[in-house]
Amino acid sequence: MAGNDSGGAPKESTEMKEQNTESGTMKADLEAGNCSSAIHCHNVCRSYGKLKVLNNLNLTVPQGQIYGLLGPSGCGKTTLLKCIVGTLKISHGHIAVLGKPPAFPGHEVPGRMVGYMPQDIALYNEFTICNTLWFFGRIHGLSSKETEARINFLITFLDLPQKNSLVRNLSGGQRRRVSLGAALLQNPKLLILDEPTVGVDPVLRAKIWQHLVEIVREGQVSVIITTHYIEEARQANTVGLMRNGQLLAEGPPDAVMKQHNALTLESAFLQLCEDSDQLGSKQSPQGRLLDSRPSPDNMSDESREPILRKSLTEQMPKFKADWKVRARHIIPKWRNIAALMIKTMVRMKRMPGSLCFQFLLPVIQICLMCLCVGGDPKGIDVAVVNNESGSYSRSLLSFLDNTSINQVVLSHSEAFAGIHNGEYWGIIEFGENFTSYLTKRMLQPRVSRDVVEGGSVHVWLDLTNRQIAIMLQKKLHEAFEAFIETKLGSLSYMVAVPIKFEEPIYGSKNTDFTTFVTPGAVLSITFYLAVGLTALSFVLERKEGLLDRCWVAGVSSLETMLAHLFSQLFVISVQIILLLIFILLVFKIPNEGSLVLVISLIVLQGVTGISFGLVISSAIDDEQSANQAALGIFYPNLILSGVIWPIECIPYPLRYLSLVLPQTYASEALRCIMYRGWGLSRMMVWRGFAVTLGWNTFFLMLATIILKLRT
Ligand SMILES: Nc1ncnc2c1ncn2[C@@H]1O[C@H](COP(=O)(O)OP(=O)(O)OP(=O)(O)O)[C@@H](O)[C@H]1O
Repeated sequence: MAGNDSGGAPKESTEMKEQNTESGTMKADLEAGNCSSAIHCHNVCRSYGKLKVLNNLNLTVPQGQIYGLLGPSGCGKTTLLKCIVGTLKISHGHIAVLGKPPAFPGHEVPGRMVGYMPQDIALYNEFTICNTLWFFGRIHGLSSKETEARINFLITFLDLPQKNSLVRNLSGGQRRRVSLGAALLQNPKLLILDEPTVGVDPVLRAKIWQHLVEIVREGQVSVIITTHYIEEARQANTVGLMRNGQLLAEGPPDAVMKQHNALTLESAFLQLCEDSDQLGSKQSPQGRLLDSRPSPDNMSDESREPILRKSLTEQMPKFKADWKVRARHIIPKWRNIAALMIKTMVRMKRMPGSLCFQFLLPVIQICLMCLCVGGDPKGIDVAVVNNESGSYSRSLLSFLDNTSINQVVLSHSEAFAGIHNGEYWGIIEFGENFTSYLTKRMLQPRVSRDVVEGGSVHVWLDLTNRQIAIMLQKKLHEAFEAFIETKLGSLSYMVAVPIKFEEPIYGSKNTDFTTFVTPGAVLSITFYLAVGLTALSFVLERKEGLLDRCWVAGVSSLETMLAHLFSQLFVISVQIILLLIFILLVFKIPNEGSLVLVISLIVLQGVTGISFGLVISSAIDDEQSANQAALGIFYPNLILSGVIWPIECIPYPLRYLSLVLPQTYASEALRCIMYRGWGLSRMMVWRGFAVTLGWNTFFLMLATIILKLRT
C-alpha cells in the first residue's frame, strides 16, 4: 500500500495526486467488481467502549496472495478480521472485501465466497466431524457428492480422526483442524484464518502452509492469516506487522527483513517495535509501509489529514443495491433454515437426557400444580367438645367429611389449650341440651334466644390459614345441610337459609381453585420454558462464536430465528400434547370448548415465549445475565397476569399494567374456551388471541432490530 518509507513525508501536491489516483482506481475497480485487492481497509477505526483497538488502519490484501497478519497479543488482529467479515461494525473508515463492503446486499461475503476460521473453536460439540462438515456444506449449497468428496479430502489432508468422532471428544488441536476444514470446505475465494496453526504439530503446520501456497498459486484464491509463529509467515506473499491497532509495516517478508537488516522476520518485527517506541508520536507508523503503491494516510502532518480523509471518503464508491437484490437478500433461504433445523435435530438426538427433560418438565410442573395448588386441605385436626348425651350432635358429626377433617374428641379446657398450642385448626362444641333445643328450634315457630344458643353448634377457628378456615366453614355447612335433610326430609326447607344457589350457569358447584389456576398455569409453563430454552441456547451459541460463524457462512439473523422457531415448535407440540393428556385425562380438568382453539392458544403462547427469549438473547451476551433477565420477569409476570389469583384483586394502577401483559387476556381466553365452551366470536376469546399475536409480532420485530443493530 503505502508509497513512502520512513525517510520523511513527500511533497503535498505529489501525495494528493497519488491519493486521488489510488482512490480513483479503487473506485473504478470496486464498481466494476474486479478489484485487484481481495481486501481493502481504509482508515479503519474500531473501539470497545473507550479502548481504541483499530486506529486509522490501512491494509490491502492483494488478490491471489497469502497475507500474513502478525502482531503481539491484543494488538487487534482478531478485531480486524471480525470487521473484515462483517461481524463487527467499524466506527470509521471503509472496508471492501472482494469488491464490496461486507454484508452488502447480494454480495456473497458473508456467504460462500469466504471461508472463515475464527479464533474460538466455534464448533457444535454434539456434532461428529462429518456432521460439522455436512452442516456447512448444506449452508453453502454444496451437492451431496461435492460435500462427500471434500470431506474425504479434508479428513486425509488435515489428518483428522474417524469422521464419526464427536467434536467434544477431540483434542484442542484436532478441533482446530476440524474448524479449519469447515473454512476450507467450499473452496472459497477468500480465506480468513485466525490462528489456524495454534496447537498443530510442525509437520501438519508445514502441510497447511503448503496447501495455502498451492491454492493461491492460480491467483483465484486469497488468504489472510494470523499466526503467533512469526517465522512461518515467511511463506506468505505479504506480511503486515501490526501493533497498537496500526500497521507498522506491510510488504513482502524478504523486503521487510532486508529493510531492517534482519535475518528473521521476528527480529525485523522486534526492531520495528523498538523503532516505533523510540519515534513515538514524532512520526506516523503508517509511514513505514513498504508496498510500492501510494498510501492515502502516510502523511505525518496531522493538519493535512482531515482534507485528505475528506477527499478520499468522498471518492469511495457509494454502493447501492437495487430493490430486487435487496429483497432477495432479505428473503430467508429455505436451504439455510433446513440446515439449521437439521443441526438442532442432530443436537437433540445426541442429548436425549436434555430432550426428555424438555418434554417431561412441563408435565411434572403441571402435575405438581394440579396436585398441590387449589385442592381442599386434607387431614385437618379439629377438636370436638361434645357436652350432650343426645344423638343429634353425633349424627351431625357423622356428616362431616372425614378425609378433610380429623375429629379429636376432647374436653373444653383441653380443646382450648390445644388450639392455643397450634395443635388444632378449630373447635366444634355442642351444648348439653343441643338435641332438644335444636328440635324445638326446628319445630316451633317462636323460640327464646337461649334455645337458639343451646341449639347451635359453636365453632372457634384459627384463622391464620384462610384456606383451611374457609374449608372448615364450608364442610360444617355441608354437614349441617345433610343432617337437616336426613332428620326433616321433605320439611328441611323450613330451616334452610333463605338464599338458594341454583345450578351454576358455567362450571360446577364443586369447582375447586385448581380449575381456575390450570389454564393460566399451562400458558405460563409453556411460555417460560420457551423463554428459558431460547434465551440460553442463543446466548451460548453466540458466546461460543457459533452464531457469528454461521452468519459469516451466509446465514442471516432472520433465518437463524426462523429455524429456531420451527425446531422449538416441534418441542412445544410434544410438550402441549403431554400437558393436555395430563390435565384433561389424568386430572379431569373440564374442557367444554374446541380443542383446536385450546391447542392454538397454547402454541401461540409458546411462540411468544420463543420470541421473548430471542429478545433476551439478542440484547444480552452472557448466560448469567440472560438467566437473570428470564428469572427476573418470571415472578412479577406470574402474579400480575392473574394466573394464580384473580386480577380483580389487583389494585387499579397495577391492574392496567396487568392487562397489557402477554398472559392476562390469554389466560382469561383459555378459561372461557375450556369452561364456558366459547368460541372466537366472543370478545374475551379473540382478545386473548389478538394480544398474544400482537406480542409475538412485537417481540420478533424487537429481536430482529436489536440483532441488526448489534451485527
Ligand atoms: N468484546 C470485547 N470487549 C472489550 N474489549 C475487547 C473485546 N474483544 C477484544 N477486546 C480487546 O481488544 C483488544 C484487541 O483484541 P484482539 O482479540 O483483536 O487482539 P489480537 O491481536 O487478536 O490478540 P491475540 O493474538 O491474543 O488473539 C484487546 O485489548 C482486547 O482485550
